[in-house]
Amino acid sequence: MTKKNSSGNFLGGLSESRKMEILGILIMAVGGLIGLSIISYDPADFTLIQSLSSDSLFMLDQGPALRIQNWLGVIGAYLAHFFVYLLFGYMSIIVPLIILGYGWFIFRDRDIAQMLWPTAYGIWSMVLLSSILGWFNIEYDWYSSVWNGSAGIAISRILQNITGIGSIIILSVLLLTTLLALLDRDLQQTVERFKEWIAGIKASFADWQERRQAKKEAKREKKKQKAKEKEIRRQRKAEKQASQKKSSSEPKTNSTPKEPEEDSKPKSIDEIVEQSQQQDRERIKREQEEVQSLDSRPRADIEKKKIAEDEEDDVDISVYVGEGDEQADEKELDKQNKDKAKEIPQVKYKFPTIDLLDSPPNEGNDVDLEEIKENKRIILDKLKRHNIEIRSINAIVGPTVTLYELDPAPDVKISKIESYANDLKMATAAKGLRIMAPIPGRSAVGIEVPNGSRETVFIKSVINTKKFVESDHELPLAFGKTIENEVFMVDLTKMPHLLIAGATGSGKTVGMNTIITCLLYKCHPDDLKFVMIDPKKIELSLFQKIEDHFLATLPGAEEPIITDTAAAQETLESLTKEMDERYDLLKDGMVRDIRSYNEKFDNGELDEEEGHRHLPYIVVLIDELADLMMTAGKQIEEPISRLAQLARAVGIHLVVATQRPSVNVITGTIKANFPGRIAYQVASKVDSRTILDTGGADQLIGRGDMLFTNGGGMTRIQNAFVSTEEVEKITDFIGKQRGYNKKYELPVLQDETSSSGDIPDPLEDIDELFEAAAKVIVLHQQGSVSLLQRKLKIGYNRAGRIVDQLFNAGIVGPYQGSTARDVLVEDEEELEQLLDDLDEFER
Ligand SMILES: Nc1ncnc2c1ncn2[C@@H]1O[C@H](COP(=O)(O)OP(=O)(O)OP(=O)(O)O)[C@@H](O)[C@H]1O
Repeated sequence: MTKKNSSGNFLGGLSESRKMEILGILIMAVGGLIGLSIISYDPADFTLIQSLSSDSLFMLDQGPALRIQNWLGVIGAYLAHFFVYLLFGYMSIIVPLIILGYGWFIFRDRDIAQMLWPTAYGIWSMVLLSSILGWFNIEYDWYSSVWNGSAGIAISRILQNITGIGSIIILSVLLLTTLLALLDRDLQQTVERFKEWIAGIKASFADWQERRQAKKEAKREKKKQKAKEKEIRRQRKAEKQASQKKSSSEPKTNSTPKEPEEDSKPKSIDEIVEQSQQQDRERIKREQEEVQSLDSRPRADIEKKKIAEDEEDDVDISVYVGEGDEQADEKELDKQNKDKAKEIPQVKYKFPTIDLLDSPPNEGNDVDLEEIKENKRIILDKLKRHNIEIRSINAIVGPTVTLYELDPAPDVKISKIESYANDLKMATAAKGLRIMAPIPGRSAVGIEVPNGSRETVFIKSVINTKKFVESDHELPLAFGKTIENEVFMVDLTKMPHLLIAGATGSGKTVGMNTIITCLLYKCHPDDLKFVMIDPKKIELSLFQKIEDHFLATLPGAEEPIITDTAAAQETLESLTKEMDERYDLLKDGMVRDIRSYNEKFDNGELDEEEGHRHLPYIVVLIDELADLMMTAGKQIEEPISRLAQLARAVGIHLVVATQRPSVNVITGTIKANFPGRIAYQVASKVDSRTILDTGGADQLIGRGDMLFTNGGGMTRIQNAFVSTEEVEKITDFIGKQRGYNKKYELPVLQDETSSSGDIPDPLEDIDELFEAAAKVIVLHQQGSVSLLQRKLKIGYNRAGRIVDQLFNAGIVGPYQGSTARDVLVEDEEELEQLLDDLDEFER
């Protein structure tokens, strides 16, 4: 009784799947043994076992049983006789193969119904082949009858009796149709597998090439960077030594009480940069963790609707619609902004009010359950064809796309699903289908399918949320809404720069306007200035009206929005100077970043007389980097890279957009310094890789459909839509107010190129291109640095130095901001004369 119980417990203790695994192994063992007996069939064995007495089975080392050739002894000889001699000869090997197949399916807990077709096909082929071999055996006796077996011979003989010579024709036709049936069934799969294989090779080759190129580029850049840093360090050291010498020779007048504190404070720009880079590294790590936790967070906070079970199949689907963020009170932001404006009495300013923005016509998005069901059917259908079993599906309906999260059966190789992307795309007829296999940090596969009708995300529905209104970000950017209807927000100060790419018409300009609008609704003009560079001349022109409040320009600049490459270059150079000046101020103020600096200044701890001032953030917007890079290349790239590397701590942030994301526009150096990237729809996978380091942007569907990454994961967002009329209303509202008496001016570059103390003596160290430069300038009657750069193919600094020398030689007039210097020499003759005088003077 006890025994019975324990055995019952033993089996009962096993899980259902373990029992199936054991059964599968047993069945495979049976199949394997039959297979071995067939393979080792020997015709003599059967005569031998007939003559065996039962005693001979127990003889130890002699007797007839030992002469049996079959590997499985007496039993094997019987089995082989049955299958090979009596049934279908060696063709009977198909039987153990089928048994092995069943064993495997049971062992892997797969649907046994899938074995029915191979079983029928295998048995039919076995009968057919042995009959054909039997036919030839009867007619020509070419080989032993073990190839076809008695059953094969019997069938072909019966056929011969009935149809005579027609029997072989019938058998041949049957063989042909059987082969065709096999080919036809597998043809699609074979072609597809082949295509995938080729595509896979191509993709990995392209990847490899790109990685190699990127590595090379990074190496080159690193080398250059190192050399540059070395040079800067060398110069600084020299300067420091010089100043130490100077100060040691001067008697110390007074020592500030704060001196002992200085040890713990950053002393040099290098240190501040190092600290800022360290902060960046920590931030990226933190963000990666955040992204991961975002991906795996429970969906409890999302309103859930579940469709009734589908009758067509038993795969469950649950549909989720994100509730979205809580809307703020209509007047909450306005009230908050009013209070903020009061805190800054220097200028009377009214923030744009929320009623300037259009209200969304209808709240929430309608879920088309029929469309979701249909997509589910298509996806399952396709995957089934590739033998991919799915256990359940979650559908998350976003404003533009619906994300189908598939939970595949345990034995499915997830990465395989990605290779069926094209197939799925064709089946759903959907442009913009994106597959994530797996969804980062999860074992599920994500398929994003665009919605039949997409919802416009109005800027008001993003700005007028508690999330935006109550955010304490310094430069809050609410790009739009995620698939889960959440407002997606980042702080530009933390990014710290943004690179945007997208084909024409993909929504870049609207995206830029969204960024500016967000900032205008949250930032006071005292705290924020824009530098707008727009070589296309139209995209940012709407913002001209906010010139007096928000735009920073070079002194005397003709246009508040820069459209000319030379002016853009000069402005960027000037921004690097502003950056250096700000670093000096931070150093003096003994703080590490602009936020603490402004706090200290606003508390009256920093003296205005010593040059301290409230530092607004500067957001530099460049709409169409390609146009600048094409005309000025390195001269544009260098200041951009320098700003991107260093400007974060001093509150200068870049937002750079291009519609041509090629490697000669978004160069390695630029890319390396812009961790924050936005990709709208681009034309090709290569473009997508250039901007995001991976494909995906080529699968977007335009009109503000975008991918955002900041070094961590990747988020698909529907960009909030802000219309031109709305932008006009906002800029009118601001532009009509009285602005600042004096606009925010960027520093002039005079110091670097032509400060009175530093101007090289014209008679000393004269540049060898001095004469050529003088001729160019007199010929063109234009005293501009960029003219010399272009004509003499020299860098900005050298051209600037030469202009200083020309100034000292009386050939050009003094510096006049962004306009070219006057040329004081009328023609070449006069110039010759002047140069001769100079020569004589030198001698
Ligand atoms: N977020 C959005 N929501 C809805 N529609 C949008 C959105 N963004 C852009 N669109 C639509 O797409 C059109 C093109 O957008 P936009 O002008 O921003 O493209 P672009 O990438 O700047 O193109 P280009 O480089 O040619 O200027 C817009 O006129 C608008 O109709």
